[in-house]
Amino acid sequence: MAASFQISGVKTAPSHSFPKQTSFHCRSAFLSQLNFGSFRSTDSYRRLRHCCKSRVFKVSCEGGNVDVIERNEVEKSTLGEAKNELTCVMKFGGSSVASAERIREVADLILSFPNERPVVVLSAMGKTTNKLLLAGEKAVSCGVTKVDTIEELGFIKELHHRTVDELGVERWIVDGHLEELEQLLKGIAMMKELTLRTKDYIVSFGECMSTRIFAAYLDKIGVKARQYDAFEIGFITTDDFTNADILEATYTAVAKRLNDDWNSNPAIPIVTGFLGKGWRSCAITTLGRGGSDLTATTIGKALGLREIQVWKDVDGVLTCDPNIYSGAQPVPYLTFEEAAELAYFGAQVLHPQSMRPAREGDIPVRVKNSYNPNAPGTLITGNRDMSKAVLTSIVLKRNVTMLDIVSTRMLGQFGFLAKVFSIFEDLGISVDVVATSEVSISLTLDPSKLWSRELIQQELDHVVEELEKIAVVNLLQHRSIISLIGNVQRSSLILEKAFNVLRTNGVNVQMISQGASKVNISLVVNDNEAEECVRALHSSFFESELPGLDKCGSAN
Ligand SMILES: Nc1ncnc2c1ncn2[C@@H]1O[C@H](COP(=O)(O)OP(=O)(O)O)[C@@H](O)[C@H]1O
Ligand SMILES: N[C@@H](CC(=O)OP(=O)(O)O)C(=O)O
Repeated sequence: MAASFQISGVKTAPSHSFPKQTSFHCRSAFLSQLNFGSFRSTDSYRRLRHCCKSRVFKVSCEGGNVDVIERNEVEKSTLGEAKNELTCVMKFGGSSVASAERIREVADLILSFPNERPVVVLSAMGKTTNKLLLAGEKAVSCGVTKVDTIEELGFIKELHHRTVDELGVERWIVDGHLEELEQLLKGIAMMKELTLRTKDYIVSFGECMSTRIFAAYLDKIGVKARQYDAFEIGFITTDDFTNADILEATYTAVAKRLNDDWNSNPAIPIVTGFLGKGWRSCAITTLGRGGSDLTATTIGKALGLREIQVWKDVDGVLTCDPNIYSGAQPVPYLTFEEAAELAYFGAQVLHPQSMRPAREGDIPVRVKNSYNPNAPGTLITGNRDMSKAVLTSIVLKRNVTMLDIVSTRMLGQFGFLAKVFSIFEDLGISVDVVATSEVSISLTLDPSKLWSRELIQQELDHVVEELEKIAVVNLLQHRSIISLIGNVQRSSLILEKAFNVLRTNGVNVQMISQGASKVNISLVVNDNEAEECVRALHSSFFESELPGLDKCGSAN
């Protein structure tokens, strides 16, 4: 039964906040929190729209007025109950929780948003994951009696003990894990073997400890928190150790567990990033380096939250890697597609798969700087105004292998292409950039997913051996892919400028691909020329006012 009514005290929002006339349905939880006076930005409007997915209330905005005009058969009492729903994900990477001081600052930062009820996702402290992997590698050859002398083990113990001491929480919070870690390293020393499965088990200690410390600290300062190991609450993955994919069942399982716990006894959930549980093996898996971003977006989609925040040590996604050029500037807006390409083609700032759940759930992702929370950061959404956009960011992927494959004409044209790609499929090797002619294919292979260098060489030898049955193969190593992320609708302008820069710098482009992507043009150059190219391109696209472009790489 629909009934019309108005909420008392509704303030008139400025008309630019809303389209002239629109109406949509809004769920009770959100309605109960409506603060109409605050809808001053398109961002608030987006939030409102996002919360309108489950059809309970109909809200009408006309000429800037916001009226609730229809009410379905929902008990008033549910408004109060739902008020406490979780609102967003806040993910903090290793750089944000590297020390006791940082952990305190992150806790303060979370509490500085009193209207948020976040799910917090944490990575391991600082460089703990790298240290754990090194410790594992050393254990293989050091002998059981020498395990306690492994430098990285000492470092990890010292870091975690110092952190709990400085935060004033009990040492037992981490002692069990530190003891188990040492036992595990002894086991590796005994077996003289470090499998991918064991690597995942070793690195899991990092996130398991950082989340326990953080939850204990929140409890200590009087904020109710509950620690979760992702592999215990429904993060189900493939059994591809070190690079597992999240399976669909995860979404409902994680939503149920977090919502049930929250509804029965609210406490801020503190979840381990990066980790999952293999669906067949039931062993701990990891989602690939930097995988906590993916944990965060998976939770965001599972719970249908308003926003996913990933807090880093930079002011958002930048125009290029700041380690290559320190003058890189923050990019204010990106689409999911741009962010995914950027991550896939090597920008370390986001995990390559992390945009998928956010895009599927249409949940905005905000990249922020935990060292500089006032900086606006980068907002990643489904769409943005591309009318002025030309170039958004320049990304470099180093140490890429390129293959030139020329048909020996044993197969027809179709048979040739099909055969070449079936070889890659059979060997499970992913191809990045491709350019083809009738009888030849140039392509690049991405070795970064493999953790062991020896394996890469072995696999390459195997690929070449198979391809040589049907083609002449030229293997070119030490190449880099420079990806120009932006508005490919303006490819002529981008290419004209890019080739101008490259010619001036005497660089020969060995392959170019615009491909199906609407946002990426890839150029392959030699590794040793690549960084200089990125700096020169950055200067040309983002720092000089050339005809057709303003300073930010936008068309004028
Ligand atoms: N285009 C880029 N924009 C921002 N940061 C980038 C970019 N390319 C590389 N980076 C690097 O990514 C780092 C942030 O990612 P990451 O180390 O995974 O953060 P965290 O561990 O905090 O999650 C930055 O410190 C920066 O050095
Ligand atoms: N600790 C893991 C997972 C992760 O996401 O880390 P970070 O958020 O610091 O990139 C890694 O180092 O890969």
